[in-house]
Amino acid sequence: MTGKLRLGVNIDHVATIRNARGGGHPDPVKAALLAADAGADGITAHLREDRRHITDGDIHRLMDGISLPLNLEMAATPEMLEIALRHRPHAACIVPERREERTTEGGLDAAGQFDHLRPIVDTLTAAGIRVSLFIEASNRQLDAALRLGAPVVEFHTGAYAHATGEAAVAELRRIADGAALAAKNGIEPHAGHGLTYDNVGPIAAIPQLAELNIGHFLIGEAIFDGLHASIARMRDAMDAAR
Ligand SMILES: CC(=O)[C@@H](O)[C@H](O)COP(=O)(O)O
Ligand SMILES: NCC(=O)COP(=O)(O)O
Repeated sequence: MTGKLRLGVNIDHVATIRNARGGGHPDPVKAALLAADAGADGITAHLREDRRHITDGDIHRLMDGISLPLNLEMAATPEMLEIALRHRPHAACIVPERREERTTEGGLDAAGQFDHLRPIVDTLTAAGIRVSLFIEASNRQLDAALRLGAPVVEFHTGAYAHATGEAAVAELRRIADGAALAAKNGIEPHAGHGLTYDNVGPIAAIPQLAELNIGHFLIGEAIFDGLHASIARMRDAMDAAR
């Protein structure tokens, strides 16, 4: 795969801060508009079943108010499918979800949930929504993504982000091998979760990757440097690795 590595900015944690007080500030839509100005190529938002950060109203306002493509992260449930079909975002990334989890702890078991996922992927695709599956970079999950007809996979980089030394090298290799296999089979590989200025370089250097989705770290750094600066610095770190 060639071309620029796209940066999708995940704005969930702007909503986390807003929801801590229950009002309207800070507004994730304002963050999305600023992200576009700072060099983002897309906006990612995860409408969790428990609505702990992004809300239904946010999705509505994002669809109305931003010009960048929206990547809606969603669990594979009838409720989320109905919401995706109502709003028709550019892309829908199907993610695993557990209410008790602090964050998305691992990839979707696309192989194990094949029969459950198939009609959801088919319905989203028929509606013109680009389907992505948030999976671990493994042959088994990629094979399932291929059989499901998903045009995109996003590799969960959380294990890489938390690993050090040899373990980080092994995780990086796993993602690089997965990206090569995906591209060879006509699937566009993306990656994200837990990426920072310090660990993004080796991931951004994987030539087949077309997009990185990054959120928590950028919103955290915005406290110190501002959101425009944190996004622009991440953009630079990604470009420097290519
Ligand atoms: C699926 C995923 O990785 C993102 O949605 C991101 O991590 C959002 O934050 P939480 O997982 O903390 O809700
Ligand atoms: N899909 C990953 C994502 O959108 C951002 O994850 P994180 O940077 O918030 O960990």
